[in-house]
Amino acid sequence: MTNWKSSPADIFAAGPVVPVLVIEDVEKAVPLAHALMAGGIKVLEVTLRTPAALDVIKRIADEVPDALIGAGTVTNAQQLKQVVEAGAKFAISPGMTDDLLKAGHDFEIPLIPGISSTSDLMKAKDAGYTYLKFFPAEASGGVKAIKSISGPFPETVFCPTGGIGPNNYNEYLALPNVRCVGGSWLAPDDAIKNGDWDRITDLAKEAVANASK
Ligand SMILES: O=C(O)C(=O)C[C@H](O)[C@H](O)COP(=O)(O)O
Repeated sequence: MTNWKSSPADIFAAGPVVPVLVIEDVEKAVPLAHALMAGGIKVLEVTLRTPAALDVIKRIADEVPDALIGAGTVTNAQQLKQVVEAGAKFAISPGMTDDLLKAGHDFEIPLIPGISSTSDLMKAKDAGYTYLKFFPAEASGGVKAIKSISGPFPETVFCPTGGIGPNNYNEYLALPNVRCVGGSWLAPDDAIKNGDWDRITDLAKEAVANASK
């Protein structure tokens, strides 16, 4: 059904914390990836929220081969094609459209669609997707919502993002249907801008060391 060369299960298993990255300056890409990896993080999500994002993905894919570099904020088929060409190893979306779900099967990297309702979950499931982002997690019912969803949909597993940080990430990781969590707290904007790589490594180390999964 899909042409995927790796499985979303492997990506989720390589968590448990995934930094959601907004990078304006391509020169920051490689040092940032190294800083996060020095803190024990393997999976990175570079959001397509900046004009530099595709170049950032390409840089990291070329120069940091051990990183599981993914593209975030992938909202349509054209962006999916672009991130595949840039070298992304997976694509993740804050939501989904019929078009994106269909295109997700045509490329060799896994697509992780985003949902925040059971109706979307059912659409994604019918299209063959059971590894999903849950976004915006805190605003959509958080831990309680994901716990309830596990009743009728036990086979679906999540990477929640949105409003997750050091004070609540373990509540999510404690759920059996949550494999990893994502968030921007691991790489704050000011630390990236100032090249404060030690601070980012420390945040990553702390998150990895204290993760309950
Ligand atoms: O850009 C995307 O593709 C998204 O899906 C959204 C991000 O995952 C969240 O914005 C991260 O949320 P915070 O950790 O609360 O900053």
